[in-house]
Amino acid sequence: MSGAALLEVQGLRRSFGDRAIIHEVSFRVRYGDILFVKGASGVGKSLLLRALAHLDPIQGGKTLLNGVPPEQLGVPKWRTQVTYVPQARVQPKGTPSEFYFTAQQFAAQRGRPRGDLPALIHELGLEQGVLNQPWTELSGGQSQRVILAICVALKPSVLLLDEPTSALDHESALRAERVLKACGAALIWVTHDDAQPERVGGRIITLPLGTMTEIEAVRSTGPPALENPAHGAAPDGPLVGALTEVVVQ
Ligand SMILES: Nc1ncnc2c1ncn2[C@@H]1O[C@H](COP(=O)(O)OP(=O)(O)OP(=O)(O)O)[C@@H](O)[C@H]1O
Repeated sequence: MSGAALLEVQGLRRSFGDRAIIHEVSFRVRYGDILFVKGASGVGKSLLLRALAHLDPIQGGKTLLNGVPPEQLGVPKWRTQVTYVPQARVQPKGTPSEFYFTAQQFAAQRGRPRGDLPALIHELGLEQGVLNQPWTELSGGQSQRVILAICVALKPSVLLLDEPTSALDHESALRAERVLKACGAALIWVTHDDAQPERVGGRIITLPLGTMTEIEAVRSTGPPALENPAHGAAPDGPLVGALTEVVVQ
């Protein structure tokens, strides 16, 4: 793979006590890249994404964003650029509009560019009203698409997608794939749907060994993998864990 790395992962290890889950995983992604993560249930796909967002401690290896480690950038800014979109249904307090407003108040999020949230909601096949309904009143599929729209609107450089279409019908999944492919962020995307990488294009890393497969036939036709000025090569503001932590709680 040529081009400057946006996110570089070197020899990442994740374990619980003496039980190693992720062994020495290494890869690089550039702006606009799509990397699918596959593997059997329980192999460590969610743990890998959480480790990349530095939501959990890692037991070895390095992660670099534009060549800068999280301890130098600061974890809140790291998470503003490398945002985890959780697999589980999220139910923060209040409504999605309130949640989006709160997320933008985090210090690491202030002054950053935003996407068009209402347009994203529409593209995902939702009514605008969902933004003002309590999370507790949304269906699993509505909730999954709203959180996806919010995370895309916050414009991270890398989206860590933990089965982002698992609660969606086929048509809604296709809409989500189109939105994600067009959003400009690099995507690291856990899926159990073998047809998804074929539709979307990109590369596949299969755990536990970390074997990489290039999908040539339907390679992503999105924008070239160049630095995206909208995201900023040297993030001045932000990305925060605050968002991800609110989501994950
Ligand atoms: N806090 C924890 N303590 C101990 N073991 C854990 C913890 N969290 C996860 N694990 C174990 O780590 C392994 C990987 O979990 P992970 O959730 O990453 O799997 P996964 O590949 O995403 O699975 P699925 O496809 O079912 O979502 C599992 O065996 C799980 O039991």
